[in-house]
Amino acid sequence: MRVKICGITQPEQGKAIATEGATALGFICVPSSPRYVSAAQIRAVVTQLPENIDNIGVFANSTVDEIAQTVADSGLTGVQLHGDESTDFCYQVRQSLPKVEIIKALRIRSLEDFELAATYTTSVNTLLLDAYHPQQLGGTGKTLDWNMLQQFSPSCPWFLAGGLTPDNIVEALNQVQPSGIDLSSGVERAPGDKDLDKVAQLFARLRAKTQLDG
Ligand SMILES: O=C(O)c1ccccc1N[C@@H]1O[C@H](COP(=O)(O)O)[C@@H](O)[C@H]1O
Repeated sequence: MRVKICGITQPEQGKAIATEGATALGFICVPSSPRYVSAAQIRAVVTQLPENIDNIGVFANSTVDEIAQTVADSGLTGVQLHGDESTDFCYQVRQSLPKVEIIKALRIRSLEDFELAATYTTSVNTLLLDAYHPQQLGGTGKTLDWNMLQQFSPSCPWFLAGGLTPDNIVEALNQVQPSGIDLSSGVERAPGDKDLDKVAQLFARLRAKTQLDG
């Protein structure tokens, strides 16, 4: 299973989190976020990492040109579209960046949103489900209804996000089997400042669960 830790701002923390076992790091490219990092800051982290780590930039309602420029300047290997991007827009980003993983994040309120999610599967590589918040786009710490997610089975890989922590990750994974998980505020001391003890606790619990599951 892929494990993405999002909201990285500091090279040393990025390196330590990759060493713990993260398969992907996320960088917030949304200027209004307290976790925002510039392309130069992303590059400073990425150059410290092993090549097998996925480096995902999180954008919301940016233009194709802005996204492509940030990817070129930073060394990102993936793009997460976390705003109100249409299927056509996602397809344009995919055409413009054929070597980059395109992830569409959807903020889920009800079962009907699963139908909307299904319409994106031919325009992107991967889906990501986050919890809906009326004022904030992401990094809210709000969880999804995991029981409802048992009915979600898209035709492409998907990440479970939204309020995951070392304390609730086993309960979540006992109910749903995503291709990957994505954590941000659940493993930080303050926005953009990751708590390496919480990150270590997360990987310890994931390893214990894998051993139990066989
Ligand atoms: O983290 C942010 O500040 C952010 C800003 C704008 C869009 C997305 C953002 N974060 C994404 O939110 C989810 C879930 O975060 P959490 O675990 O509930 O704190 C995650 O995918 C982040 O990439």
